[in-house]
Amino acid sequence: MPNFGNHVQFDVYKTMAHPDPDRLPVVYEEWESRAREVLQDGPFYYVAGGAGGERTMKANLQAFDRWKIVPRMLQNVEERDLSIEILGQTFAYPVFHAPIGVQSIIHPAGELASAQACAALGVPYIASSASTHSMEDIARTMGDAPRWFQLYWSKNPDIAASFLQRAEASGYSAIVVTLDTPMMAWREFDLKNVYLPFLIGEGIGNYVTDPAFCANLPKSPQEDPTAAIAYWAQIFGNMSLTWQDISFLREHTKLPILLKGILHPDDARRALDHGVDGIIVSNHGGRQVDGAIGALDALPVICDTVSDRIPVLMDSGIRRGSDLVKAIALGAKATLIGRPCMYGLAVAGERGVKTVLQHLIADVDITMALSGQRAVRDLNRALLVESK
Ligand SMILES: Cc1cc2nc3c(=O)[nH]c(=O)nc-3n(C[C@H](O)[C@H](O)[C@H](O)COP(=O)(O)O)c2cc1C
Ligand SMILES: O=C(O)C(=O)c1ccccc1
Repeated sequence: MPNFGNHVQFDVYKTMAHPDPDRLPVVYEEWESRAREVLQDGPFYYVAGGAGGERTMKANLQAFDRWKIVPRMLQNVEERDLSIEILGQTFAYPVFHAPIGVQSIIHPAGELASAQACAALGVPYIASSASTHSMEDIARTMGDAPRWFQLYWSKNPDIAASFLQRAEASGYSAIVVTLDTPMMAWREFDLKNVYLPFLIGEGIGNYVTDPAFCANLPKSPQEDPTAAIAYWAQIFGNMSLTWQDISFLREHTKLPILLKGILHPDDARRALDHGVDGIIVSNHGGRQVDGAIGALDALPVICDTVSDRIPVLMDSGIRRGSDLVKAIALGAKATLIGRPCMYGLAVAGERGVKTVLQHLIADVDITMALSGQRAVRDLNRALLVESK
């Protein structure tokens, strides 16, 4: 869609004639403060908070601030192309909805609302293993819109294998394996609020519908939800995994496999050695290791190491169009958006997520145009300087 940005700007200014009483925020910080107003402490801090003293959350934002765009002039940017190709799949924009679990704590329609917003825009939705709605229900609501599945690799291999098989059967076209969360981090707000959604049975929709999970319960999850939750807590993560285990994934799915949570170039090299199809540079939005390197800081050296043999995606800290342009210019093929979508969901459900994503894409398009860049796939480091 050419000139997506101008189009969205025009739509906004059109409302000058007929002010819209339900108008949604444009300013990122306002989405967050509106979400704060509608959510209770527990859910709000679960989403907005990070690990420990939130120093990695801050590092994510600071890393973006250190890189500056150096716009180029007279480049004929009348037509722009934001499309990308990853693993033989073409997408209209370099934007994915990050895998986010337990969305029922944010909005009753949860993942179904987010997935529908993505389907309407052609933004691929990455469904979390820890969704409240099952992956099949999410798939059904999306029709044939693009979607990937994120695997939390359960300690029970039958459950992991079953998730992979179900994802393939319900039309997900790649598997994102999240490696940085074999257990929940030290999250001070959640401990202070004594709030963990799973312990009240939220976010286990894929498990209670899984035959391999249910086979280990004395009664059905409906009859004995407490036993289901207790078993979930036992098998959710697997602290004993090693690189040798990657072959298990290959044996159980034909879909492309991407590893999420890579921050070290040696781990990127190992991912290549083990034949995975892509990696996602991420520190989980600063929610796992407090003091970990900012995700954008980790990106350039990892892209140098991988040198285009497999696609590198990134997330953690993208808030505005220029952040996304910087990540792509530093070598990411595409980016994942986390909290901004969740604030949209809190404020206005499906419409909120759709508006957040539309605004972000419009901002990317306009930032590209004004920087003299025609195509996302041609962005490179020459567009940026690093300021110390
Ligand atoms: C509330 C919440 C739940 C999340 N759940 C998952 C999850 O289930 N699986 C996963 O791989 N990542 C999960 N993440 C991490 C996101 O996929 C993503 O890495 C992170 O949000 C990106 O950073 P950002 O929020 O700064 O955009 C979650 C993040 C949040 C905020
Ligand atoms: O909260 C998270 O960051 C997260 O990744 C997660 C982990 C387990 C279940 C749901 C979400």
